[in-house]
Amino acid sequence: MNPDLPQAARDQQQGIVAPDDIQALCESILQQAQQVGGGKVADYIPALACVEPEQCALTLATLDGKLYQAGAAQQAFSIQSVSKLYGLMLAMQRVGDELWQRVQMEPSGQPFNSIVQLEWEKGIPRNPMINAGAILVSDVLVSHYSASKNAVLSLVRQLAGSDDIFADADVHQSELNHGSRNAALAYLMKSFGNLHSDVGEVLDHYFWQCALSMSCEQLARSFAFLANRGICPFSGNSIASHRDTQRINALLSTSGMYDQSGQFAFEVGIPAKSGVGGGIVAIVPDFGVLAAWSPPLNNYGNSTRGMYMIRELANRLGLSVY
Ligand SMILES: NC(=O)CC[C@H](N)C(=O)O
Repeated sequence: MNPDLPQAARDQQQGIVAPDDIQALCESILQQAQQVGGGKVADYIPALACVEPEQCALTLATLDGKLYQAGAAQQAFSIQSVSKLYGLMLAMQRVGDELWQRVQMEPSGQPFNSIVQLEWEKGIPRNPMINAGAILVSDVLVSHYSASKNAVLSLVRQLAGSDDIFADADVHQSELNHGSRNAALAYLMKSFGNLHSDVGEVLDHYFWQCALSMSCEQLARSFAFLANRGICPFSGNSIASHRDTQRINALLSTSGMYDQSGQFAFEVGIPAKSGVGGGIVAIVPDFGVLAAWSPPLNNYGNSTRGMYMIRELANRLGLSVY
């Protein structure tokens, strides 16, 4: 028995937690989450405002190929900032350590779309998990790929093992029409010389990747390599180096839940990324991936019920990495 494995993985191997128990746990947590009130669906992107707020889903994909699901786990939704992870992976592969001269790896302690810090810090975003950082990463992709959207889409489809993944054209257009704050972030970075490509093209890429629609099941499968030292456990393909997966998980731990990352680390203790579509993915190294979805958001832009579900499942299974 490997003492480094998370408690849940050890329990699973020893037969202490039966698969049926985990399935029942997921279902009961989803039911409890449905009683949790509060939160508001993101409406600053008009196309997201009309999403049915009561939809709810929870998935746990373990590295041994088991899938535990509850609620609308196969229903696609707007992944929004969860897409920042795919963009980051591609950019890290493409430009290597050079990337960290243009974006930092520090928590921002500010809202995900904050602009003030970016001016103080001369157009260098605090991390790639906030909007400014992801727009910078989009600039890297647009500058280095002749078809940057195709590069992201084929990566996402390969990782999720599904060709049935698209960007939602209405959400994409809606953000293009109402993206003044993101445009301000991009122009500010351009004014400091930290954005190289055409701002319009960069924003178009950024909004497009935010508009990708995926289900909890697809999200959980697609990030399994992050829990498996860079190797996709389903195909055996090497997706990223072990060092890069450690770095991405570190960024998720410190910045993935924006200015609520500290609280999330304190209460849950696993690397995670959220998006304003109401999705959250959480990585448990050497065990698996949790994905939750519920549209209403708290004041930080994190899904209220999604956080509840991930916290409960992680605590009940003893998944904290600390
Ligand atoms: N936190 C998020 O999911 C933000 C993404 C959203 N597309 C935006 O730029 O505002």
